[in-house]
Amino acid sequence: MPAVHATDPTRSRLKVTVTRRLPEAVETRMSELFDVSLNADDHRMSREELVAAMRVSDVLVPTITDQIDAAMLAQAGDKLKLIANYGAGVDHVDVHSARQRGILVSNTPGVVTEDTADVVMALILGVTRRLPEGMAEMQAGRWHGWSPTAHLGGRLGGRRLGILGMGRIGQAVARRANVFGMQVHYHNRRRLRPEIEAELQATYWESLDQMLARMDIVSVNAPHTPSTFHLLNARRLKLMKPSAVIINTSRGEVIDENALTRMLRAGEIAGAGLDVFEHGHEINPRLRELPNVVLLPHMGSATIEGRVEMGEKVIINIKTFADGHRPPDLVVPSML
Ligand SMILES: O=CC(=O)O
Repeated sequence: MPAVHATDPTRSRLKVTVTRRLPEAVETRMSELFDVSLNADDHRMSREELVAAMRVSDVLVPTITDQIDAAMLAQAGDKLKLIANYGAGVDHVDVHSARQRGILVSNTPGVVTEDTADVVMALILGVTRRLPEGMAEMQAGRWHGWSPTAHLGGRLGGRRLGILGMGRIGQAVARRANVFGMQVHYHNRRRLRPEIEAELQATYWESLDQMLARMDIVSVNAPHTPSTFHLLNARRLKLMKPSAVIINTSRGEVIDENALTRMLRAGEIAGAGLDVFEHGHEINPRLRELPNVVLLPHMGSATIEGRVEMGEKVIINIKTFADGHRPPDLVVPSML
């Protein structure tokens, strides 16, 4: 080996593999700091590629499109020390198995909060004010002028919004809903502190079932964990008013998508605004045919600012770890 390598500062740099293209500024900074391997053509890495990457890396930076399960972690060897996820949700990573193998997992909370809450409001307005129908009419040149009885939706002011999952994003939704004059209700594993509840003008429901039965709009803002999988199953969806609308910007798995689709078709739920789906981008085709549904391609955190901030969080987690400290956004199994 040439002698120069002995003093090459890059030799001590962490080997970091990034599984998808990230904003350019993030990739550039990572290349300055780490011995980084980037995914130039942004292809979705296969299981085999991910395992091979884990075997040669100190740090893997995956995204929601990479499933990292126990069997893959078992083949990862012992070089991998940190999975620094680019994204807040880590339900695609087997955090328990990683923990057992001494591999840390971190995420990027906080920076997706406001952008995701904005998309909740966009979906609420999209469904209740029938915005996609109006757009489709304009694009098709079918609009023949204002009419007193056309395009009528429902007023948001005074409507009851039930927020399922009152973490950072749920609270950001509550703040927006207050500005729109909605009545804010919520269900959460833990009740908020009284002063926060008062600030958000939010009414707590210990019983999810009882809350569901009374809401005009329900927004899912709980993460996908074993205890929230199909939390909104057929039985609970049936509790909702037939005039109610359901919004999901969290994870598709929290709702039984087939049951929801059946009920939307049957008019047992009035509408839905969905940014996430139970099987990733494989959407129940029936959902696409429904006029009372607004579908988005998982755009909740899709702002330039947010995606750069997510990258900065990943870098801070890796750097802090490299300096011998606990990554600030460590995810531990007890949080899930
Ligand atoms: O869905 C996006 C995220 O988990 O950050």
